Amino acid sequence: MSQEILEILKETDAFLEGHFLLSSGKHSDQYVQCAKVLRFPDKAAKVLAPVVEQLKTLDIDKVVGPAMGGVIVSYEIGRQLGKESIFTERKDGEMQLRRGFEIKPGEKVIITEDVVTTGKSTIETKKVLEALGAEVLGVACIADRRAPGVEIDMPIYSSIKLEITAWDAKDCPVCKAGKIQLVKPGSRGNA
Ligand SMILES: O=P(O)(O)OC[C@H]1O[C@H](OP(=O)(O)OP(=O)(O)O)[C@H](O)[C@@H]1O
Ligand SMILES: O=C(O)c1cc(=O)[nH]c(=O)[nH]1
Repeated sequence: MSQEILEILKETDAFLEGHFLLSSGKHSDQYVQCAKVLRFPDKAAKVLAPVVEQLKTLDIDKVVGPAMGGVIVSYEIGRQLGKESIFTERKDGEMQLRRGFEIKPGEKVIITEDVVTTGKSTIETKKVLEALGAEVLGVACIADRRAPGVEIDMPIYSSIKLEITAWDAKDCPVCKAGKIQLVKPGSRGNA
């Protein structure tokens, strides 16, 4: 199954090689641009089906994705599970629930992401949702590219686990080689 997901990521040009500045500030020579696969509704359904399968035994009230990467993922997971799908977004640099979306106290929520690397975005979203009274059951993503030993304090469900290195900027071998310009595909300002 993982092989099939990887093939879909490659055939939709979502799997990139180069020199990337990640949302966490780390550098990498590989990047999963999930927007490329999510532009095709049938492929979005396929790459999310394995993670939805893992969620089916959970008692979920709502799925909530942080913008941008989590929004289409939230919609598609919500569609497959038959659950309400909403999103959080940054306003003045702060992640918030806006647009009249609501979390009722005690509601059981799954966070959705396209990619989890350090878990920073997921943890930030969890704090926002818990402050509104949600019980966060975990995070569901297309690709889990956490380095070994990077743990976050909730279950992580993914369609594919990828072994991709991310370096601190000072240790980046691509910077040292000096041949490929650094690009920042994501929208979050780095910490
Ligand atoms: O696990 P982390 O280290 O937090 O990295 C993963 C996060 O980074 C990306 O978002 P980004 O901040 O680039 O914003 P975007 O989704 O708006 O493009 C991605 O969509 C995740 O939200
Ligand atoms: O860590 C990130 O910012 C990140 C990595 C990746 O492969 N894809 C993505 O969208 N974000």
